[in-house]
Amino acid sequence: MALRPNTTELIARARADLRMGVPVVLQSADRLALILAAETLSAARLADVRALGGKPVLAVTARRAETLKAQVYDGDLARIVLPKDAGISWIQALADPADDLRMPMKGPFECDRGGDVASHRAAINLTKAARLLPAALVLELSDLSQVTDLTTVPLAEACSGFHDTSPLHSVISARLPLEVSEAGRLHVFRPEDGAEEHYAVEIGQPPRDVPVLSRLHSACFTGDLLGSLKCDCGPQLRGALRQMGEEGAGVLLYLNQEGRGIGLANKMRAYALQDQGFDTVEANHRLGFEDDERDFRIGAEILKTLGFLSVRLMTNNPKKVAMMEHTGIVVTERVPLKVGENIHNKAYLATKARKSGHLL
Ligand SMILES: Nc1nc2c(ncn2[C@@H]2O[C@H](COP(=O)(O)OP(=O)(O)OP(=O)(O)O)[C@@H](O)[C@H]2O)c(=O)[nH]1
Ligand SMILES: [Zn+2]
Repeated sequence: MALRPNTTELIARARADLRMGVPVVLQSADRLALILAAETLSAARLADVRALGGKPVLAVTARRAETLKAQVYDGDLARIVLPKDAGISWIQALADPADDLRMPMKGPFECDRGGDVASHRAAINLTKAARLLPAALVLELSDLSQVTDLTTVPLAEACSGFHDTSPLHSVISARLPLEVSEAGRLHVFRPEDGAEEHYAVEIGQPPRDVPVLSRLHSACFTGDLLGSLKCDCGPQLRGALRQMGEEGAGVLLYLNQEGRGIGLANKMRAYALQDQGFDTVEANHRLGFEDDERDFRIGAEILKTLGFLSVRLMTNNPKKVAMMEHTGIVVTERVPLKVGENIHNKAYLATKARKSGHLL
């Protein structure tokens, strides 16, 4: 039918619905599943789900299951069966580690085993893409007439790692004189899937046929804007731009992947856990995330769109270098960017070096 949304657009709708607490349907040839994000679940919607009958389960990542001591039978996720009397506070306490230390023993849990987990995996992927806690209520449906007017997404597409690989389109670029260089220019890129835009700051007019001084910077509202001392992002951002200004040429990609791709709300949840004594990696795991949920391919794609094929990359993160080379951008040099260490972020930087392979 003309004007009908395609799968990418349906997935964008699904993300928005989940953020609002609206259920979404995942559909394949032989299955139907209703999903809701645990974080935005309301008591009224939970009652509606219960009224449909069947056996709702809470899908959580294996990382979260490890903290909950829930049995993981499905590799990267666990399916916790909802007890008959479980309300939203029970569900949210499973999804959110804020009170784990106060109430350590939430189980024992009955976990599903065997059968198909594609809808559960897709549900978790969608909650991550919506920058919510990675936990979802999943109910198998017998037919679509049980629910009406819900966004319905083909399961196969919702399953694949879709959220950070959508094609990016250049929207506009304009001159932007900066403190570090009057010859600044800002380019805006927009992904087809309605997710967040990313930016490139070009300093001077770097020739396209020699390696360009370049930085892939992930958004950090707290560090970049507020001057937070918990990380080194602000000094790295300004240090990279300064060096580009001094050399007269460079390109800084500002990627909207706040909190290593988990979003600001989840990063603040991680900070609250860090105040309970967990380090940056443990905090991500307790929330149910991997240490780093970013997809750096976006950066490589923007560089290629701008015509760059080789870079002198300003980073201490060897994974950024490896990813660049993997996507065909030559890294002729890694330029260390060691600025902004202080008493508040010393342990954070040491953890990144010890656990995430950052170079000191
Ligand atoms: N989840 C989480 N994210 C954090 C924390 N501290 C900082 N961040 C985020 O981490 C990202 C830092 O990214 P970058 O500085 O680009 O990357 P990096 O991996 O440290 O590598 P280089 O700086 O290039 O050496 C930003 O998105 C921050 O918001 C934290 O404790 N937890
Ligand atoms: Zn930061």
